[in-house]
Amino acid sequence: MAFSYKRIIVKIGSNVLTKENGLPDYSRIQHLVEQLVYLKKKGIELIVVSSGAVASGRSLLPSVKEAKHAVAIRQVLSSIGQVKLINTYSQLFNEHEMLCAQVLVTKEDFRDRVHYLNMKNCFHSLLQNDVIPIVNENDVISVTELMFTDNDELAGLIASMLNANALIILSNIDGIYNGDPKLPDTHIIEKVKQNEYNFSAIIKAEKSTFGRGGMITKASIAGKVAKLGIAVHIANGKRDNVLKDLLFEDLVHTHFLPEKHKSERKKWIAHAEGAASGTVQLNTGAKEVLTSGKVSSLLPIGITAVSGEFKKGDVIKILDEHQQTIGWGIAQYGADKARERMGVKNQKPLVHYDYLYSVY
Ligand SMILES: Nc1ncnc2c1ncn2[C@@H]1O[C@H](COP(=O)(O)OP(=O)(O)O)[C@@H](O)[C@H]1O
Ligand SMILES: N[C@@H](CCC(=O)OP(=O)(O)O)C(=O)O
Repeated sequence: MAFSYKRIIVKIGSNVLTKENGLPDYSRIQHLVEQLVYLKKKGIELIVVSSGAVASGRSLLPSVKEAKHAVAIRQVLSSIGQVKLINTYSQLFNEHEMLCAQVLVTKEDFRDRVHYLNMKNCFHSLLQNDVIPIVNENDVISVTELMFTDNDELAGLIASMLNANALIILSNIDGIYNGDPKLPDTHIIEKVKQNEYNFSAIIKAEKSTFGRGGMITKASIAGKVAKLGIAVHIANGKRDNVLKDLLFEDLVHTHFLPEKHKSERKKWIAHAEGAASGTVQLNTGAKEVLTSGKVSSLLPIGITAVSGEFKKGDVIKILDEHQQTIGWGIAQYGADKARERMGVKNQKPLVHYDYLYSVY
């Protein structure tokens, strides 16, 4: 099957770029760059999210002093490794007379609307200038709770931010299997519609040797991104010609079918959960309305509790009566007014539909 995408995000996992001994696999990187160049020449706009800094660092400093904290080791390896990684990309793209750029980001940059817009403008300018952005997490700054779950999460955020047509996640496996990939009777799930599978039951909670999040995060990010109207493909980056075959020929892999396209504002809100400064709890009736798929705003009449302090314009989390997340959205007024109006009829919506994201 051929896909005609205008703008794609290609996420390359650590395992794709490393050999079994953990050292960088230059011929693989070279082969991927050749395919990216081919796609670029076909007029596709590309943004690459590449892991591999820590693995590259290990090749430079194999006997890294085992400092007390694993965090410090990761900081040392990623900071020296990122230089090598981006130089490798830069040299390889140069051979084809193409420029790439390094963009290092943290989770905080997606929470803050100003940082978010700065980043977005920069990506647009790079694309306008035919430069290929190579994105990675800023591993020196991002430690413990400030970290992305993994670069799949980062790639999903970039895909939403840049209104990409598709996100291609390259791992060291052909796609998502319907059970343990090592068992002979399992096979790749080729097409996934929204909420069709319970992936946490299907996927073994195991990661490849050098990966961070594992396949469960990939499946959950893929579902979320597809819900926003962006196609997601999970394929094997270790296969020769994977990108060309996926886009222009037939390749067995997992394809999350995109839902109806969502507005840019909704896309930002969809990933803003971590920025929530307060929560509201709803009664069953309000939950039913908000999860029905119909266009409806969150009215104070259905609110049973308001916690935390938030102002107009802040992101708030919306829970049901069992504390399960319904979604999140931007408050049209602050927590004090929300408390006053809670349970009262004929009040202005606390969250307007255009600023509301439901996980259902
Ligand atoms: N049902 C499944 N289908 C596919 N892969 C699975 C499944 N269950 C567990 N996995 C594991 O998930 C790994 C890929 O995730 P991860 O380690 O995060 O890779 P990456 O470094 O590419 O991000 C695979 O190598 C595989 O061992
Ligand atoms: N920022 C890290 C990548 C961490 C990560 O998410 O790796 P992976 O699960 O292989 O995509 C690095 O460059 O080593």
